[in-house]
Amino acid sequence: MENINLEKKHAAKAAAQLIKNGMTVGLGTGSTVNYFLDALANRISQENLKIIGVTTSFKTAGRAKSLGITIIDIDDAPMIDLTVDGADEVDCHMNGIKGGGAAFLMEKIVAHNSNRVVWIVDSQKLHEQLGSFPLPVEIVPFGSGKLITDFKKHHLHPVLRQRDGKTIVTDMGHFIVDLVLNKIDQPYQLGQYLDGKIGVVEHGLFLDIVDEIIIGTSAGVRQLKRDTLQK
Ligand SMILES: O=C(CO)[C@H](O)[C@H](O)COP(=O)(O)O
Repeated sequence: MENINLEKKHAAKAAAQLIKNGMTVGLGTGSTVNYFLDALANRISQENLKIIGVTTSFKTAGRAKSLGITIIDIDDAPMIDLTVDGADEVDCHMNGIKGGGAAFLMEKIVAHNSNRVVWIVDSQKLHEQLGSFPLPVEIVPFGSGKLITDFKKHHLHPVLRQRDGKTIVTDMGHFIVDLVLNKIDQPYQLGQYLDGKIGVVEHGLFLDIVDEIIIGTSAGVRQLKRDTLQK
């Protein structure tokens, strides 16, 4: 665990170095992003940077504000220069699964409105194929039982996300079901299927979205970049 946290810190620090004075920065959610927020806040105060943040969850907004990072609403940001976020699983095509922290709806909206998206991950997040991390799907509470039954019929193995016996409600007021698939052979097809389901608000497949992935190692970082990706 200590090693993983060190890897997360290395990736987060490297991402903080990408931030330039005057940028509007999308701030993801999760433990790796928390290290990034710390590193960013340090740079802002030490170098007197003018940075504006657009957040992807109430948790991140609270933490960013407590660190003195200026936050604005996404609709008040003419553009987001760069978004830094974590991920739960990443494959060799630079596709990923997000949503372990239940913030993927806002994260996807912020990513889609960003000029550049960078993920910061520890080395355990890299897998040959997506699916070992259960795929989160954000759904509307009304009729959620019907949708879950439908997912079961389609062998998608849905599990309604709960904590201490209570159904988790996202920042946007929805439920989450995690699809326990073990491996996803056709992520684009699955993404399209979920996009078309009534009652599904968003899913955690992030396909062709990230531009750069910074992977923390015990010694430093290594990077994957979309423009050098083998097709
Ligand atoms: O998608 C996410 C939240 O919705 C997070 O980015 C993902 O869960 C990674 O979290 P962590 O950095 O704590 O491993």
